Amino acid sequence: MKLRDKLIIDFDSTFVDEESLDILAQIATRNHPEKPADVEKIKHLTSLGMAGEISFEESISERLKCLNANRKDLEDLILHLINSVSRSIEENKDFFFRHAEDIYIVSSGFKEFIEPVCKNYGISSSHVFANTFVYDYKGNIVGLDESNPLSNNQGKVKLLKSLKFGHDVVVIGDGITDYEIREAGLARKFVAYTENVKREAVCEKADFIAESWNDILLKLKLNPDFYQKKVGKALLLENVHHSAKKLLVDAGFDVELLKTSLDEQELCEKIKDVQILGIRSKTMVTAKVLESANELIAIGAFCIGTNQIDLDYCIKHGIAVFNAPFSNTRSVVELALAEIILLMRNLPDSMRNMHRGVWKKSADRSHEIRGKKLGIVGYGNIGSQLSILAESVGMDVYFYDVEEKLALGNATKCASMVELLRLSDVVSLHVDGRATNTHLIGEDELNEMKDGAILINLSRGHVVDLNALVSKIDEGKIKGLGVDVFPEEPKSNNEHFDTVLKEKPNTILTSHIGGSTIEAQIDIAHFVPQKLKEYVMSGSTMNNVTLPELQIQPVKNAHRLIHMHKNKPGMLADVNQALARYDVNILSQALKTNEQIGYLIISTDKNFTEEIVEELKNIDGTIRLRMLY
Ligand SMILES: NC(=O)c1ccc[n+]([C@@H]2O[C@H](COP(=O)([O-])OP(=O)(O)OC[C@H]3O[C@@H](n4cnc5c(N)ncnc54)[C@H](O)[C@@H]3O)[C@@H](O)[C@H]2O)c1
Ligand SMILES: O=C(O)CC[C@@H](O)C(=O)O
Repeated sequence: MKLRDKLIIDFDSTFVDEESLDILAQIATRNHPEKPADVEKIKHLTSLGMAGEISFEESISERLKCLNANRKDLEDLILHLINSVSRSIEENKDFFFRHAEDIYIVSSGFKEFIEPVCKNYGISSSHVFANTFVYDYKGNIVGLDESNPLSNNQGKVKLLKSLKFGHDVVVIGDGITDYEIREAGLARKFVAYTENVKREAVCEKADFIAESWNDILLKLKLNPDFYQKKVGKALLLENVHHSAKKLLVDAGFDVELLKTSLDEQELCEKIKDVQILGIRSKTMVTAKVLESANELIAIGAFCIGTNQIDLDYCIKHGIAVFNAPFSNTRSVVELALAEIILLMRNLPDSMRNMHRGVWKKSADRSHEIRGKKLGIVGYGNIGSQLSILAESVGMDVYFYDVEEKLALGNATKCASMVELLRLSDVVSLHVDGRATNTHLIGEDELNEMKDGAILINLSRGHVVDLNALVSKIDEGKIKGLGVDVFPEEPKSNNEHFDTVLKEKPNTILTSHIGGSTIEAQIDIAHFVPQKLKEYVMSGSTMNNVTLPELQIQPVKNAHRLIHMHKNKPGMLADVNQALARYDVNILSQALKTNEQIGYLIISTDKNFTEEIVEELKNIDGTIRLRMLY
């Protein structure tokens, strides 16, 4: 689909997040230390030029003089730049591929490194306008091709005049030379792009400021009609970080954000026309809820655990479930480590005494953690990180996992959980919330623990039998306890909370806040919406927990459809025969299966008519069909 405008995009600090010549100077210095570039001077000249404080010609010729780079250094630069594409541009790669014919890179930088980077976004070399270097016989960069209009002051203006694009042009960049195109009347808008650098002098002249590519899509209404048609309602519960809402709104979703969780009945009502549901650990997404969800295509768990969702139902009905497997792990590990120290020193009781006016200076029941044995049950993302941190403060680490795991650092693998329970001074639970882990730690397991041991559970509430635990605390068997997760948790901060562990000695009780740090929540609020957006827009299932994982490159000038089916013989043949009957040519096709489902992404040269869609839907074994564009 064609865009109304031609998009003229600057390269340095816009398409990529840095200034290429600054990086080239650093690379050249590293590669030829005997002839260092004056990196600081180059950076200074770049800023002066970008802000319009010196002319472009002066800025570029002075920078090239200090560069001391060679043709060979460009290879390192290209590798660096490929990994430095602005985050929101990378996230919208699909957009670039689909609209490459209306996208031009116009830069005062150099074709030698811009073309290889932009090629990965579907932008061909005929759409890249930039300078070229001049080299001496040894390959040293000694100047630039001065016959290129972009090597002069007002170079971008001269180039645009020669291209004769007319007035339907939007210029996007971070520098004054980008604005010059608009000033010369060769563009209808200038957008100051501030994702990487904000120059006040440039922003003042802009028609609007875009903090990211999503802002551009939104403000220029560039979202092609598939954004408007296919993207519907998103319901976010449990007070997920507000930046998640912004990301989804920018992607075109109509977002409702609620502070609390909803119970089954409330959710059944609310979810009817929702396409994307976002939850944390409290909302139970049962089969009954899912049956009411007529439009639901994906669920985002803004946390690690997905045991609150009926995953079997989602698999059978082709609903993608995404979570954030890493974002809050460090936060949980830090809390676990803090609790180990506090509980070893008997600090919960000391602190309570002080608040009550009781001064008790004593070393009684107070120990260092150095040299103590920490037993970690569940050596996954959290358990294994705790292993490293605990060891670095002098603990002896032991672990047990049902899966084969590599022992990190000097940790020792235990052959059974009982072995671990018998030897540990502190036992920290980090297993996942699968149903079979219910009461993993009950009376028998507690009996196996050392007398006076400490138990920490930051995993899931049902993992420990709390009644058995209370008896063992009362008997004096367990001398310290840290619990963050409970079998029953309130669904909002307004509800009362009660537990049998209340007022027990040397006990830290927290309200399921192991992963609740600002850092973790911001990271989750970016990670999960991004996955949801990619799934909705491009069909990518990477990092989801229900469907086979598949991601394919966008294809230019194509139509794309996803066919989810039961994993049984002959499905692919049936789909292809159906398409052949309608004379549809397949441009690319990718299939990934898991035990139950086949996930097929098809790109074709023809639009999918209602008849084709109907025929594909009627193929026996089809679970769900989703047309992307
Ligand atoms: N308190 C919080 O706020 C908070 C925050 C994040 C995660 N969590 C919870 O922490 C737990 C661990 O998270 P993670 O990201 O490390 O998960 P993970 O999936 O990476 O690791 C879990 C590990 O436990 C192992 N395991 C499962 N059952 C076991 C058993 N019976 N015995 C021994 N090993 C077993 C698995 O093989 C896996 O290696 C999860 O339950 C998660 O929901 C809690
Ligand atoms: O933040 C939450 O609600 C859950 C945190 C944690 O239990 C998780 O699964 O990531």
